[in-house]
Amino acid sequence: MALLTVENLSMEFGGIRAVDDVSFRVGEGEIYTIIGPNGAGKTTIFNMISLIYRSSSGRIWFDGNDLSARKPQDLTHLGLARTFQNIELFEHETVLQNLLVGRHCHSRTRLWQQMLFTPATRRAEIEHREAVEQVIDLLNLQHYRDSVVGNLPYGVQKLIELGRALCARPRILLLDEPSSGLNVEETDDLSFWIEDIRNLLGITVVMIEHDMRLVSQVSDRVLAVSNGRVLAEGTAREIQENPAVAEAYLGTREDVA
Ligand SMILES: Nc1ncnc2c1ncn2[C@@H]1O[C@H](COP(=O)(O)OP(=O)(O)OP(=O)(O)O)[C@@H](O)[C@H]1O
Repeated sequence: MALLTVENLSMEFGGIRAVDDVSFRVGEGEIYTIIGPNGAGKTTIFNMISLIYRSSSGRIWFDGNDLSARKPQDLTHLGLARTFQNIELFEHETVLQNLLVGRHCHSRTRLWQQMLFTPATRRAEIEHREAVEQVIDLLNLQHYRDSVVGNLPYGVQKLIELGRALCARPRILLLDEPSSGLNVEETDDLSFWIEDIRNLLGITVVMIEHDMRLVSQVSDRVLAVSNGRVLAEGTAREIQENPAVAEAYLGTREDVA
């Protein structure tokens, strides 16, 4: 059974169809990538999956749950986390503090327990620290642990945003253009992190990405969209060789090759 099922999803803004009857399924443990020219509707699809936008029509199922009946704040509990195209971190706080924010959804102790620092609070605190340390080790962030985020290079900040999403221990991770703003070397490193996230942590990854080298390196399957509609689905190679996909990119500054 698919972990994520998107069925006939559409979204209109002022009478314009940004997403038009899009369907796809992502299996547990897959790395699934959505590509398409600027304005194709990719981020709108992510915004509907993460319930930032309510779809005009269609259904989204995550692990057997119909997301139309859920609120955005339920998603982390269900096991869905995402990153954004633009970094959204607390830039005046340290890396450690930002990563601990990613554990917020797992805080089960009540205020009075926290104030009295009861054994339950202590256990929860240890659990949060362990989860954060695991992410720090995985992404090699030891060196930056106590650094203020705003002072760090962009590439490291992108990694911290990824780390914060991982701290929630999701089952599925949505990455919106993870390589944007990264140089070639950082993008190569990113491909290893994404594979580690799937292979070592068992997290399913759905990403929007423009860098076809990264897409080819990590994706099990690729969905190509243009003008809100699905053009093709297949392996990265099949998609790159698809004439309709090549045509959609013609006349744009982007290149699918
Ligand atoms: N909140 C909104 N209100 C009105 N129109 C919107 C809104 N969000 C997106 N759109 C429009 O929907 C279309 C799809 O936008 P979307 O951001 O999903 O594309 P995208 O494929 O993610 O593009 P990019 O690669 O440039 O990020 C665009 O024409 C965009 O202007």
